Amino acid sequence: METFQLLSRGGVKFNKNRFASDASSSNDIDRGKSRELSSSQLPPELDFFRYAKNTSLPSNDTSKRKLDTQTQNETDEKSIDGKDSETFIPMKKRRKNSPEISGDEGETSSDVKKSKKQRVTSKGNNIPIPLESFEELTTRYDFPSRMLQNMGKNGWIEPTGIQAHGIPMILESRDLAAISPTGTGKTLTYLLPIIFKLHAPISQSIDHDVGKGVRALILAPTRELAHQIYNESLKICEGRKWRVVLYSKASAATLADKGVRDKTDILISTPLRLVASLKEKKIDLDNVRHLVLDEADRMLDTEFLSQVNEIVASCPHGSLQTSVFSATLPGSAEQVAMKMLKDPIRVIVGLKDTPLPSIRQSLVYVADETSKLPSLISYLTSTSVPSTDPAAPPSWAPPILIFTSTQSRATSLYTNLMLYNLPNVDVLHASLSNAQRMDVIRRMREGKCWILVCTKVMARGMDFKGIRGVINYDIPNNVQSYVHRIGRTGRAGRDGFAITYWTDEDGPYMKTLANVLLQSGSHVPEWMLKLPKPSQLKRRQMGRAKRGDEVTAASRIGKMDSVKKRDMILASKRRKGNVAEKKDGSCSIDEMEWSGFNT
Ligand SMILES: Nc1ncnc2c1ncn2[C@@H]1O[C@H](COP(=O)(O)OP(=O)(O)OP(=O)(O)O)[C@@H](O)[C@H]1O
Repeated sequence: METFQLLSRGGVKFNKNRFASDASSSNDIDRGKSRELSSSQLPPELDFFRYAKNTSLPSNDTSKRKLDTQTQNETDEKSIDGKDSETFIPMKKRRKNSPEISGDEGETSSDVKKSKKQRVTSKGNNIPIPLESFEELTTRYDFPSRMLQNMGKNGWIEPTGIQAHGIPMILESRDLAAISPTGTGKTLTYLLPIIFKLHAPISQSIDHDVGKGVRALILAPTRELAHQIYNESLKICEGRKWRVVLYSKASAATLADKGVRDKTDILISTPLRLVASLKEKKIDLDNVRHLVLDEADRMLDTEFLSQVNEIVASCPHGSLQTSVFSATLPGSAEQVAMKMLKDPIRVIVGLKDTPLPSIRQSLVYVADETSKLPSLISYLTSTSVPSTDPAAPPSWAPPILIFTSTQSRATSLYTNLMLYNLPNVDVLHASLSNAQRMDVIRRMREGKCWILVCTKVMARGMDFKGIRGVINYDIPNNVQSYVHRIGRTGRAGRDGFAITYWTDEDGPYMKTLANVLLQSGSHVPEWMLKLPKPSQLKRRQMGRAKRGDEVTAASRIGKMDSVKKRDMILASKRRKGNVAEKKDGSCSIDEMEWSGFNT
């Protein structure tokens, strides 16, 4: 009822006062001032950031959540207490004699001291001893103090689970398949040891066998993610003249010059652009000694596999060390990955293909397509106290991401949210120009975007620390996609929420999602768990229900009023020459100046 009232008014009012504090606290998060909470509030085995003492911990009521007691028992049985750091045993000796790792072969569930708390399963031969602290990088591996300083400057004080285990593996030149939940620091897990192993920028190396040309290659599925990895690498490299190149049209042209190419240390690219250059012989990868596939399951799916194979085949160096990283790695992708790796170690942090328990997940039934938009608008504009039902969504706070299944639906939803006067809304999908995409990312990082409507281009890897929540306007195509989408929130030890709208047509897949919620400690209504399990064939159709190209405008009268109002505002803005035309014909306005927001 409330929804219809809202919509028939021709737009909703946004409670600026209500969100003023949220906006400022969201900015605070970005500035690292987020609330400090005691780690005791989080069940220890779910505390992926237990090491990162200086980051805030989830404030969610995770303690109430279901714990995977079976997992806990398994961990307790398999984990072996580590040694005190005082009784340091040199690395090689430790590996042979250390009581910490049971056996050199087969599956060992090994953990560092104190980390009985966290399930980490490593499988492979001669598994290196995990780190207990980043200081061990100096004592065990002779890391330069500059690198440790750079880490400290960025607040990376203690290793996360995947870092404690994965960094020594790469440092000890092992091929690696690493699976660790979203937002647990996988990027640093490969960047840090690779940069260390490169020893010095190629332009300054005298004594080392450095060869000529790119020595480390990192592949990521999207430009945005490649850019983000590039930025992370600059943080580690600060203070030395490393040449790290983000492969783009412009840098590809520059690197076509062999003189420039020979002085490049690290290349970060999407597969498509690199393959194009390989074909034109504008780049060679003969000197690559470290290859990383980030978001490995995506990189090894049908869309990218042939390109990735071509790239791997173009890296012939005898001591090539390869690692694959992802938060999810289904069996089929894992098989492909394992074939690429030599004597690999497979390390899994937490439960495979499971979201972080610090993300409070809700599945919201909305009957049909036409009810989705009113439900969303009602949710985003509601000022009422949230339901006490633990399975119900909490009230929201910006910034949030809203995922749709297609670009046209993203654009249409964005337009609708604008029409309903929601402030600081933006849209991002793959058809926008590079500059437009970068502009949205910048606005997001600066806290100027409160609601970002997006497609899967934003689902993987993107790290905006302060994202409070994710809304799946359209359900994703599979569990992995669900895990990655909602993993944009609850990062680096923070909490978050995730809401998934589902219609009658989505019904057959809800049992699958309900199980994911249950596994990761979110509340699921009893009846949902009793739903029939979809067949494998059915599961492949998940998220593919026929939907309109546009999200349905729920109230024609309301919409007409809003359109009129929007046009008046835009006309006024245009007169002031203050409007930037966007590719899709809509306009990007500084919404804080938008009179609709101030009503
Ligand atoms: N040891 C650490 N202590 C504190 N923060 C850290 C640490 N390591 C990484 N981070 C921060 O955690 C955030 C998430 O890291 P990152 O993007 O590498 O996660 P991820 O595991 O790759 O996630 P995804 O699976 O979504 O790609 C980043 O902002 C990063 O700076």
